[in-house]
Amino acid sequence: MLELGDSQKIQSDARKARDLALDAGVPSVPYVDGCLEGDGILVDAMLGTGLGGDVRPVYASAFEAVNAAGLPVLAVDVPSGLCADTGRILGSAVTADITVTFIALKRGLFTLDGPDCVGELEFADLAVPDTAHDCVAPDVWRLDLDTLLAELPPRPATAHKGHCGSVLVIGGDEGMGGASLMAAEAALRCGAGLVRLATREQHVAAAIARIPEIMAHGVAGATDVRKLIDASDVLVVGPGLGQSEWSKACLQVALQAQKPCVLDADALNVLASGDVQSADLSDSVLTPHPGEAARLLGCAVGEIQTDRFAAATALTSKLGATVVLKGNGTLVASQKGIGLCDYGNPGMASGGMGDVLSGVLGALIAQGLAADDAAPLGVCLHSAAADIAALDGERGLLATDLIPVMRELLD
Ligand SMILES: NC(=O)C1=CN([C@@H]2O[C@H](COP(=O)(O)OP(=O)(O)OC[C@H]3O[C@@H](n4cnc5c(N)ncnc54)[C@H](OP(=O)(O)O)[C@@H]3O)[C@@H](O)[C@H]2O)[C@@H](O)CC1
Ligand SMILES: Nc1ncnc2c1ncn2[C@@H]1O[C@H](COP(=O)(O)OP(=O)(O)O)[C@@H](O)[C@H]1O
Repeated sequence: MLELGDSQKIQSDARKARDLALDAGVPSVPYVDGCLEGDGILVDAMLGTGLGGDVRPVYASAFEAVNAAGLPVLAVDVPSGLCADTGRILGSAVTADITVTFIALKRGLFTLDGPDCVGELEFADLAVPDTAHDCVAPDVWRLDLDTLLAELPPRPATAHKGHCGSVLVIGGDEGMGGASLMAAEAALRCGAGLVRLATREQHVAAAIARIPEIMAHGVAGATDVRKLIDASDVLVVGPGLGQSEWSKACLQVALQAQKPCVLDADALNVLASGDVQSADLSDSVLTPHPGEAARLLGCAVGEIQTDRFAAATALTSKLGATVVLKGNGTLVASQKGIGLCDYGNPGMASGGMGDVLSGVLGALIAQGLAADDAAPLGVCLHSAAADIAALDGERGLLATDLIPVMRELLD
């Protein structure tokens, strides 16, 4: 046992554990620089859930030594330096190969920096009886794809396209026609009965050439879009929408329609700018990445990432919508609480991934799911598909690679 810091200051359970180790004959020596040379495994039991504020330099240098030792590292409960509540590294943290967490899963293990520090996660209940959990309600739910998929009703044999809902994707300003097309393709492949696309005229021919099942319309402004909105059940607004006068006119008419919306990308940026009048969004899903979330809350990206759970809650309260705060450990916040998706991988860090997600969500709402049910299912479906598609490699994963996998998972 290598002791770091002042052993006289160790209290409560940590003191008991130390005393047990000493009573069992475990030799104890002070931690000094260079003492980690040798074989074996390192067990990181330095700091835990009580950590508040950035770690002190003496700890930070020990963490760096642990990470540089080239030995397998097992962290107990939480890797030292990781905030168990937010998933943020508090200045410096241990990068474990395995983390054994005790009694309950901590939400910070699953989002932001958490997965990089945790390595393989094991759970040990320490034989705490279930009744002990009855008086502590979880504040975040870990989302499970199979459970969520079971909530999607099977199609009756008599189904026709009118039963499966119609989606209108609005987006694709100059230079970004691909974004709206990917959203439309994902909506169709995830089961929407009909998909229309309202985009710039110059993208129409390419859209029809790629997917003739999509009804692609070139729209000059609000009047053209309104006709398409009237014929649709769900609106997906934002992929490649841009922030031009055309973009603002399209978004404004969509918001006025009071239909369930999925608002993504530039729809969120325009909404944040205050250049359009907002509407009742209680049946809608907003899908900001941290940059868009920062614009919506009028703060810096760093503030969003400092506490993603608080940011997701603030967004859903401010906007009155179901909110998907994207990124590693995506959060889904609604009046039902916060769901956490721990599927997904860094291969998803490529342009178009969010555009595809918006189409998936549109399709699920079109098929009858409420916004706050569609969002957790859509997020898990999208990220689980990315994990399967990444079995061929994370680098070079394309957003459209997810589409056939999602179709298989849905059926
Ligand atoms: N084929 C096409 O047509 C495509 C078209 N597309 C369309 O392009 C339009 C612009 O959308 P966009 O998301 O690229 O720009 P934007 O909102 O300025 O975001 C960047 C800012 O956000 C931040 N940030 C982002 N992610 C973060 C994270 N995980 N974690 C933390 N921060 C994160 C990032 O911060 P940074 O880290 O760089 O400081 C930066 O500030 C949009 O309409 C979209 O549909 C694209 O979809 C691509 C394919
Ligand atoms: N490192 C990562 N781990 C897990 N999911 C990720 C990671 N990077 C990106 N994603 C996911 O990929 C998608 C990216 O969306 P977004 O940033 O809006 O992309 P785009 O604007 O290019 O369509 C989101 O669903 C996000 O959660």
